[in-house]
Amino acid sequence: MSAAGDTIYALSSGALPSGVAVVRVSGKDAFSCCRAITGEVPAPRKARLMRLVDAAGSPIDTALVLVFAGPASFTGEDCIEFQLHGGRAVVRALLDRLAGLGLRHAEAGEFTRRAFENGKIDLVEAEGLSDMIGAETEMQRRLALEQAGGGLSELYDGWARELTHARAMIEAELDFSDEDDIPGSVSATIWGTVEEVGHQIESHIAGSRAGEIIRDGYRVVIAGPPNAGKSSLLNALARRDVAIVTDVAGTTRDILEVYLDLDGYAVRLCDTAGLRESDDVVEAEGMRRARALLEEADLILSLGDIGAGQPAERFEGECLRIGTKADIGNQTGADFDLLISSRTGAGMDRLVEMIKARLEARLAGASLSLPVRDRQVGYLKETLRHIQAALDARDYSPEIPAESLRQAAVALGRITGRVDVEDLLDVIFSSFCVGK
Ligand SMILES: Nc1nc2c(ncn2[C@@H]2O[C@H](COP(=O)(O)OP(=O)(O)OP(=O)(O)O)[C@@H](O)[C@H]2O)c(=O)[nH]1
Ligand SMILES: [K+]
Ligand SMILES: [Mg+2]
Repeated sequence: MSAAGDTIYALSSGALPSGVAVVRVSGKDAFSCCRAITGEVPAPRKARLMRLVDAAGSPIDTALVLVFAGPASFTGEDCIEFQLHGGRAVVRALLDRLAGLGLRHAEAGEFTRRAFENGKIDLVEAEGLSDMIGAETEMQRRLALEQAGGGLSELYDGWARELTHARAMIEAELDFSDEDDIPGSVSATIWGTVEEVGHQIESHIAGSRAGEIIRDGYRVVIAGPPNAGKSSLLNALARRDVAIVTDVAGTTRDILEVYLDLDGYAVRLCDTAGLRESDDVVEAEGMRRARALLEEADLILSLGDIGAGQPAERFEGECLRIGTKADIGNQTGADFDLLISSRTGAGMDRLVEMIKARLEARLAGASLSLPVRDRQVGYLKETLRHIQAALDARDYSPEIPAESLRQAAVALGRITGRVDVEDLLDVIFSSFCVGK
């Protein structure tokens, strides 16, 4: 990232042309640049319609101008927002003007990074903002809002405070160990609190798969013998022709994936190669991939063609056994959870309901305060290791458990970025879009 002292600008709204475009400016020269373009700096936080002019004084556009005086702004610096007409040439003219005034175009995530560096938001909230912008389903939006709004950070800060308090008490006992005025029962209470924080972090970590399911999608894998109708089912659920369907057994070789929005939940639905004995190297590789994917599935839709008398295999883990081609098959005999026809649509609504029921059961009881990133989970596990080390050493010299508790709080602090995380910042903020 380039110098933080620069004044930066970027188009913060979406693709052009658009009805309105928002161009954002942040940094110490924001106000002087506003004066150069509009003639004056309007009162902060009051939208004002103003004429924007180029270097020669010719009009660029008439725009709503919004001023935020630092530190009461998103980035914590002086900021200007120009809401102008979203024509390509209009926006180009303003961006050229800003460059001409010596401002620098912002890098991806640079506004948010400044907000972080100026203490306006922490890292978890910044990651939540990134997820808000990426959210496509209702549940993704709610999860991201919980993070961006500070709900998750509050949880981590609360734990860090309790651990730091416990350490302070233990160190106090250490300092006054020659004296008699610190009662011994204090330490029993403290260790009870440390244990409790450990339990809470443990169950929080256990919710990480739920967080991933909401954020990245519930993985549903369609499996079964060749020609069972797997690709036909994928197409029917996706409502478009994603996969090739033919009556040739062994049509699908690669894994095909579609994203579905199932009543607000993101679902990643995968079609796989039919499972059978085969000497064909390509087909064999397809089946290898299919089996590997089945290991990672949250739910397997195991298909069997009822017309061909195929049973649906009982896979390990969450599995729905589905009889296909109900429009032509003899529907008796085999035991299935459900019969469907991709051709007529019979049973499809019921199937969607069943998938959703499994998904909701999987998430049952999960709050929206969930860790969603490996980074967060990694530090939580580290925190837990230090807590455990402190608990294991509680009966020994107080210096050792106190040091473990200090490390536990440091690990928690790295999640929110309150403790040195310099090396991480480029990685986190570069995943943002420009203008955010
Ligand atoms: N009548 C009827 N035919 C179906 C139905 N679903 C699939 N078929 C037919 O069954 C054949 C195989 O369908 P696919 O969807 O390609 O089956 P698959 O399981 O993906 O097959 P592979 O990729 O080769 O493993 C095609 O000729 C489809 O038209 C159905 O609900 N009713
Ligand atoms: K086929
Ligand atoms: Mg197929």
